[in-house]
Amino acid sequence: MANNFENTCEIRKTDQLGRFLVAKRDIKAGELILAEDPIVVGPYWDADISCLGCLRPASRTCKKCLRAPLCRECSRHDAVECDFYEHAPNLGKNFLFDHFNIITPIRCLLLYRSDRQKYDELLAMESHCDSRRGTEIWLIHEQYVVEPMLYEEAFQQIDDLVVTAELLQRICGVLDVNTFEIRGNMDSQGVQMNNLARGLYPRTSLMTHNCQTNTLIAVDGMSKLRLYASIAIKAGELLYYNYTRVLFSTFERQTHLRKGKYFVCSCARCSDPTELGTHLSSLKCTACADGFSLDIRNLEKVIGKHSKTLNPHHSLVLEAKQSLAGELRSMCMSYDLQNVPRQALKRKLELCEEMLQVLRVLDPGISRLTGIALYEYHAALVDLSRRNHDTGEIKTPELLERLQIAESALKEAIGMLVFEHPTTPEGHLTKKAMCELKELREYIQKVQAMEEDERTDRQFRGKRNNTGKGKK
Ligand SMILES: C[S@@+](CC[C@H](N)C(=O)[O-])C[C@H]1O[C@@H](n2cnc3c(N)ncnc32)[C@H](O)[C@@H]1O
Repeated sequence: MANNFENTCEIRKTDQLGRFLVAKRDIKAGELILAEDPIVVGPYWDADISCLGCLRPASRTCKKCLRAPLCRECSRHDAVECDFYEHAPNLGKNFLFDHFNIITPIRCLLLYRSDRQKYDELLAMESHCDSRRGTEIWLIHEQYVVEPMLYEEAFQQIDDLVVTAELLQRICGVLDVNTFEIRGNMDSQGVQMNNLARGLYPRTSLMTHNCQTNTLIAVDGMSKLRLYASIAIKAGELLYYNYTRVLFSTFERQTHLRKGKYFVCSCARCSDPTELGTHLSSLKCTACADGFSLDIRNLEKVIGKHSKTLNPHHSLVLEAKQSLAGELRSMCMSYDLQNVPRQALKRKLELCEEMLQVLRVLDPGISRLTGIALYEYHAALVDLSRRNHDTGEIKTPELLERLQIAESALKEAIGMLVFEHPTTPEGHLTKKAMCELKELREYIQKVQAMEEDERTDRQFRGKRNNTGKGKK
């Protein structure tokens, strides 16, 4: 199930962290640490009703079990699941449509029937039931999973397993604490074909959280997860994965981890008010261009009133800038290149530069976000430089220099995105980037030839002028 695992890492345990993964030997950046299939895949909490075969929007019901939602293309879903619903006593035909949130918990329970080892692995995963008991999330699961299920005869027992409220809450806890996002496949036009799903990967989920990760996770369209080292990892070092978002502020990360994963992070980034010098949570200092730390808890209140006082790299400002970069990108794509407003290209370039400055510190090594930012940076630099050259604002040697910078950014982007599976959005981007690298190299050759011609021309004119002067 989990290949490469025994060769690269081992499981350890402490009271503070529970179980965690440690590198067994030195691992190089970009090396595959493990590949793993999920033991359960299912829709996210509160997902739209989707096909149990492929998770695309559902439009009909399975002809065999007469209960499972399916899409037009799928004629079946998992055989154990189908058989279970087919023989579920007194279960209403619309039950799964009305209570779609129970789909993934039931898939977990059905492991008891289909694969006892996987079921035991699932129950060994952290659920934090004691911390969750009686909280808002517990009550929500009580209302939308436990009560509807236990009211129905069909779910009260699976073979000799008596299903209790405590067991269902435990499964909901395991799902909340341990699942990884699985993005759908893309079609040939790059459009996402199915809804987001979540999957349980027992080995990978053992990784400890750190706000600066040393691994990269790539999940392909068949839900297989591959874990790579994003930087060199020494034997004995912990394997880390960032459970939150890189560009969240300390306040947002800490809140997410405390409320959703039930621990307080004390990593180097969280312990440093400047967030490793990036000032992602800082107000703007009135005395210097840097920033100063503040009571992060009060930050949200301050933001509304003082948005002009936030550090330019503050996470909220960066988030807005990231959205702006996305908007500019769509705008640039909707125009013919020669008509794209120059201001848009300049702004996009600036935003990418800022984003890269922060990402290099907070997500060092091989990083999906850095790869995408590098790609966008190269695209803006090529387009803007071409325009500047066409209008005579820059000369050919400067164009050449900028194109060479863009080429190395694009090469670096490909080096980071090459880990992404071809069916994912980043996989599509990698393919596009590879074609564009070829085109860019051809363009650079043309510009080199143009520069050569211009130089010869200048020399020729210089000689002619000199000769002319001599004659005079
Ligand atoms: C996905 S599980 C990781 C595996 C888990 N340690 C186990 O024994 O099954 C996530 C849980 O591990 C613990 N954990 C992970 N990273 C941690 C960290 N940096 N500090 C403290 N606890 C951490 C927390 O209890 C968290 O909810």
